[in-house]
Amino acid sequence: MATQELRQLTREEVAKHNTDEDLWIIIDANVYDISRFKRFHPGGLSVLLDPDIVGQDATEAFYSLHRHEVLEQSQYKRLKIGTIAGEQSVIRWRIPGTVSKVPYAEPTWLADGYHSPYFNDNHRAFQKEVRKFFDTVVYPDAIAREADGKRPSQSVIDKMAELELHAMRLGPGKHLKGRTLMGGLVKPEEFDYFHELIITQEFARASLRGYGDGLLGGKVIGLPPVLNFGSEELKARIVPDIFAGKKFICLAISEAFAGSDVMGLQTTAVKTEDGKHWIINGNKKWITNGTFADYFTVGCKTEDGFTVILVERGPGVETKQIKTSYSTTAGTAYITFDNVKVPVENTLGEEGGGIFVILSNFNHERWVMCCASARSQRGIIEECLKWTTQRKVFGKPLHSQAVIRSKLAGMISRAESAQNWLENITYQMCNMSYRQQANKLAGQIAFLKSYSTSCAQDTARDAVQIFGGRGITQTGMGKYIEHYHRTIAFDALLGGAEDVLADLGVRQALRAMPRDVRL
Ligand code: HEM
Repeated sequence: MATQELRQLTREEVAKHNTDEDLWIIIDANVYDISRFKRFHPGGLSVLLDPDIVGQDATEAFYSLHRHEVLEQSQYKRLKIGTIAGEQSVIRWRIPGTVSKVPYAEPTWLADGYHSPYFNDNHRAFQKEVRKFFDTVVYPDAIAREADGKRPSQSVIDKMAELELHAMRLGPGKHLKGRTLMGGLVKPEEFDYFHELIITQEFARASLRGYGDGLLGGKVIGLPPVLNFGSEELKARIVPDIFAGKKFICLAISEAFAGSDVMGLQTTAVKTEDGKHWIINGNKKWITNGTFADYFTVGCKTEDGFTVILVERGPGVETKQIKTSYSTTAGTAYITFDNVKVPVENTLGEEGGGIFVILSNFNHERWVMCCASARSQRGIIEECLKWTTQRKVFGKPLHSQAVIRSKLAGMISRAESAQNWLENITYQMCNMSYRQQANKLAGQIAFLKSYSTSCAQDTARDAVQIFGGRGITQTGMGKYIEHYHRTIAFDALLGGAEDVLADLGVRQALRAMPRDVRL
């Protein structure tokens, strides 16, 4: 029913519609006629016929069992027949582009009344636009694709291309030159790592993990080796279409036999007799976006050691979907290369110098993961704070239990510490050369990545305890908790496993130990 046809009713009038045949209820000052719907109600008929519900204000009962999105769905929206005269509905869910008022749901730099030394007015204006874009264009597609498992819609990829989001997701640099970023909101030379952090965090805010990676996560890790080590001819040929969202690229390193043990890889690249081509044979596993990629940045064993080569989809390249804990929208693939012929001009960096090509991107890649991890923890905190407030147990909100508050305390402290550390590292990145970053931040970023994903796993476990059975149910109140808990282990693996990264951090520190210090 269109808004103008809504009736103004009194609570007394609503109370008269209290029979099996004629059943109205009030939810947040809105009146719903559920006389016909009651037989189709997923929660059953009997709950709706309770004397405390029929003809009554069912707001509290409703919100202790349903997410607000239920009322936003078109098939349920039309059950609304009026509003209570002189009353206003007060419950808001997700207003596109706005900042959440739930404490700790936003990093402090965005929260009302707080200050930050890192974010300037341009970052703030940029954040608003990115959030608006995400809420209105990306989020609806994320929900739909998580449900049907298809890759992100081309219409979303195209709209991202119009704003140059594909290019911006690779961070500041030469590749932004001459581009109109976010409709001209930020100049290419002003774009810094805080702008990039904003993009990554806004995109991670949906907590829809498979879609997040499906939205060209493969490009974020697969394209930098081309930009940094590819020949000018190669770049001119493939990069424009990738930034325009017309072609897709992924990073293909890990293998069934070797995992990410780069030196143990078995995919081989052997030169043809005339030296003009590589012939590539082998397999790759767990390759994000591999199912729909046009280009593959492939780690190969060559005569001189390990070499990275750009392979184009063509004869001999086959990709198959792998079903992982998260949805197929990420396009995670098993890839086979059978006698694939690739021009030697597609070699990225030096022959035998592949390790350097791969390592050079690790810091940035891990930092991106830290941005996403810190932000998605906050999404879970928001869910838990809302749930523990609206869920009543023994006549009181769930948060009246000290054990629940203790879990919330842990979650909030972890998310705050991860974000604050992240902002500090980001500031260092903005002020260091690439070489300084490689030298001074590899350990810091490795620690932060390890810390963030370990925090995230604790938060996922606590959130399930707080949500109970709903935290393991794919629909309903706990659906984001279930999704987070199911997919979180992945974050602790990609870009370097948690323990390995913590150890890397210590080894970096030990390398920097001065020789002249003693106790
Ligand atoms: C406009 C009114 C209502 C609509 C459109 C509605 C719709 C729904 C939907 C879609 C579900 C499935 C939730 C999911 O799994 O995502 C559900 C479940 C349920 N509903 Fe309603 N409902 C309404 C009112 C009520 C009221 C007033 C009660 C009374 C207490 C109620 C009790 C329940 C219960 C007990 C469940 C099962 C919850 C669970 O499995 O955890 N519903 N309802």
